[in-house]
Parts: sequence; C-alpha cells; structure tokens
Amino acid sequence: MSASTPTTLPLATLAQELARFRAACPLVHVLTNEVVQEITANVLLAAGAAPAMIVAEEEVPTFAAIAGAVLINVGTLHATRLAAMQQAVTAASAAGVPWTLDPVAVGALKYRTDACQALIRQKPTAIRGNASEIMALAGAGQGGRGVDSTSGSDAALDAARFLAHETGAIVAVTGETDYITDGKTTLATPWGHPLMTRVVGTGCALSALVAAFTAGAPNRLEAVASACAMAGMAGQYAQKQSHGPGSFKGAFLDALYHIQPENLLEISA
Ligand SMILES: Nc1ncnc2c1ncn2[C@@H]1O[C@H](COP(=O)(O)OP(=O)(O)O)[C@@H](O)[C@H]1O
Ligand SMILES: Cc1ncsc1CCOP(=O)(O)O
Ligand SMILES: [Mg+2]
Repeated sequence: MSASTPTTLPLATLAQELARFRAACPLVHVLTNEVVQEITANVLLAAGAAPAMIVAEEEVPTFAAIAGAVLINVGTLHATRLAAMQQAVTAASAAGVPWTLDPVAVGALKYRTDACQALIRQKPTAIRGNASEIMALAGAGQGGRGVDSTSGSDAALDAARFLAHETGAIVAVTGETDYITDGKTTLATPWGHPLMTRVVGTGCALSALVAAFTAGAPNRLEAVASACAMAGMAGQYAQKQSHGPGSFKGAFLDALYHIQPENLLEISA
C-alpha cells in the first residue's frame, strides 16, 4: 500500500463543503448512546443539519431509507439497540444512504468489538474514532481507557489507512490533529483544543457531523475532513470565549452556528 504524506485541508475546500452542507441541511438518522443524545442533536442543529433519534426496530428501516445519512454509535450498546442498528445499516445500504460508524471503546469489550467487526463487513461510508478505537478496529491494539484514547492520532495513522483500505470507508482518526484517509490520500485538520476532551460527547457529536457531511457529498474524503475541520475550528474558537467545560459547551454550539465560508480565516486563527 503506497501511503502519501498527509496534507492540510485547504480552507477553500472547507468553504465549498460548508456552503454545500448549509444549503442541504441534511436529515440525519442518529442511533447513538444514552450519554450524548442531547449534545449530538444540538451540535447538528447548531451546525445546520436536522437530527432525528429514531430507535424502534419498527421504525428504523423506513427512516434510515429516507434520511440523508445515518449514524451508528455503539457507546452504550445493548441487544435491542444493536438489532435496530443492524436493521438501519441494511436499510441504508439498500437505499444508497451513507452511514457512519463510531466504534466507541472498541477493543477491550468483546460484545461491542464483535458487533463493530460485523458492522464494518457491511461497508460503512465513514468511520470516526479516537486513536485507540481506530487501532483496535484495525486489529492493531487492545483499545483505550474506557471511551478515551491512550494514544495520539499520529500513532494510529497506519491503522487508519489499513482500515480504509480493508473496508472502503473514509476513516477519520481524531486527536490533537485529525487525520482523514481513504487509504491512499490523507488529509489533516490541525484545529481544536484539549478542552474538547473535557466535555462529554465532542467525539460522538463529531461522528454525527461526519455523517451529516457525507449526505449527498460529491467527494467523501473532503466531506469528512470538512466535518472534522468545522468541529476543530469551532472548539478552538470557543475555548477563547469560555472559562472551563461548562461555558465551553455553549460557546462551542455558538461557534458551530456562526462559522461561515466567509469567516474561516478569523475562526481558524
Ligand atoms: N489534544 C487535543 N487538541 C486539540 N483537539 C483535540 C485534542 N484531543 C481531541 N481533540 C478534538 O476533540 C474532538 C473529539 O476527539 P477525540 O477526543 O479524539 O474523540 P473521542 O471523544 O471519541 O475520544 C475532535 O474534534 C478532536 O479534534
Ligand atoms: C462516557 C460514555 N460512556 C459510554 S458512551 C460515552 C460517551 C463518550 O463520548 P465521546 O466519545 O464523545 O467522548
Ligand atoms: Mg468517542
């Protein structure tokens, strides 16, 4: 496998993707964990998408097929939720709806690891995880410390490329710098702030934003990278307006709402 050096996502590409995303206001079918439902819906709304948390097996196949994108997040996985997720993936795939996997805490726990391995065989459009999760899913690690990574994103770059190559998904591995790869080309988004790791759900909500950007995307690599860049820039900007995790959460939603193709230079400074 030939691996090119990561290049930073150009602001002009982000501007184009952001304009496309805002014009589309994609409907996102979210199957996520119990901890992050609220922040995920608020991040999508603030950014400019329309979230819907539809979880009943009786409703999931119908909704997955009409959504713009689907998110599968295994953070608080249990049998009923997993059955619904499998139905969502089957329906989305049949209807050509892109779906994204967030493999929360994969590796150490066999139940969710087996579930994620089965899910990636169904060809997700995108996979977004922290370094420990991406390495574990690629078979190159045992997982992190609960839901948190014990490695930096640089350490997971080869695993991300391998996973993309094996599954056909765009793989985003996040951390101080986010790397987004299709197995051949790798984009980097260097924006963000460590305070983002002190508010629950910034990773899970980013995965929902990744899903949203894949809806109708002409270039999925650039779409996923743009979602990562948008979240990173908003986090970096929000940190300057806040005094700790509590005020950061509100400032982060405000920044996601205010970020525009026209003010990317200011927000990313
Ligand atoms: N050390 C860091 N510096 C700047 N941004 C970070 C850092 N760690 C994580 N982030 C950002 O926080 C968000 C969540 O990423 P991450 O913590 O890797 O996911 P998870 O919450 O799933 O473990 C991403 O937008 C990422 O870019
Ligand atoms: C704390 C926790 N426990 C199970 S899922 C979850 C949320 C993890 O959120 P994130 O991966 O965005 O930090
Ligand atoms: Mg996570």
